[in-house]
Amino acid sequence: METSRFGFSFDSVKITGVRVLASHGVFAEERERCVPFIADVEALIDARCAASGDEVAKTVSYADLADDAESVLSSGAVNLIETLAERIAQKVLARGALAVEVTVHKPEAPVRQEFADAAVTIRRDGPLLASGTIRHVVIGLGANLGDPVQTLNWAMEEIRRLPVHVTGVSQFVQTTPVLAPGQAAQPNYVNAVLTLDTALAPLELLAKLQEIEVRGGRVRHEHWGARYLDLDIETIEGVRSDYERLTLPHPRADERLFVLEPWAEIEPEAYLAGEPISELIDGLAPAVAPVTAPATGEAGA
Ligand SMILES: Nc1ncnc2c1ncn2[C@@H]1O[C@H](COP(=O)(O)OP(=O)(O)OP(=O)(O)O)[C@@H](O)[C@H]1O
Ligand SMILES: Nc1nc2c(c(=O)[nH]1)N=C(CO)CN2
Repeated sequence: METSRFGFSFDSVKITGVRVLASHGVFAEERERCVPFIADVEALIDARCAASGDEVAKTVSYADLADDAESVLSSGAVNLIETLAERIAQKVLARGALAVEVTVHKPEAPVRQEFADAAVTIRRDGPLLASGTIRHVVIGLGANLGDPVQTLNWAMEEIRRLPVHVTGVSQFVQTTPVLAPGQAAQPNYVNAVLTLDTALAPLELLAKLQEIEVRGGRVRHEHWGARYLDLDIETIEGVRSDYERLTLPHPRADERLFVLEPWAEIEPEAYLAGEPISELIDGLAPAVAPVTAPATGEAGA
């Protein structure tokens, strides 16, 4: 699979030759006897994330692929091997695979000629790789080095050049840095939120935003370190993800006034993971350093 457009290459885990005797088939006589059905299943994953912590929970186990293939092949008879392949693919995607390829073989298919195998192969993308559906996206922008107002204006222009339709831009606000315990003081941030609609696949949008961050001077050295530009995807409509490279909604969006307040300015009725953002803001206000002042030079909608 062509994955360079996502800024990193994917890995895969696979199991081949999972064999079950069953009676799937279009013809009535096929329902009266069992023949072998064999599945090969390959799941696209990010092995780096799993390998760095040596954690099976961060990958898809080949044993799970075998279970999914076996359970579909051995349950109620269906007409088509396409149906079997589709059902296996959907089970594997539900385990968090980025994409999946499934081949179902039926080497004893009712074919008059001498033949070696009959098979169907399908490929299906999971939600992070699926493009073509227009989704609403909320992006948080921040900067506290250089000329943050100029950088955020520049970044918004760069975002507008992507295949996206920008639907809203908040005021720029100056905010007190939210720091990790013990972290050295930093200059104030300028934050803003931009909303857009796009048919880009979520991981493709992330790659394009990271490329803008790099061109905007972003260097990753310290967790929550001062930065020339930070672009976070806060939510993508209809997509939830635990994947380390793109967690959705952003795991800290619900506790960040510097995200929620500018967002509420342009979409006061919005929800984040089922919660009205207005209520999240009310819950946070006493505990979190407030937005301090509007920053000049806001982009405007
Ligand atoms: N929703 C998301 N938006 C942007 N990046 C994300 C998201 N989920 C996971 N990431 C990953 O987070 C990694 C670290 O991002 P970054 O360096 O911007 O973190 P940070 O700004 O220091 O902290 P924070 O994520 O709390 O804002 C990136 O490599 C990116 O792949
Ligand atoms: N006020 C404010 N504080 C932060 C911000 C930010 O954008 N604004 N970003 C951080 C890491 O992304 C950490 N702390």
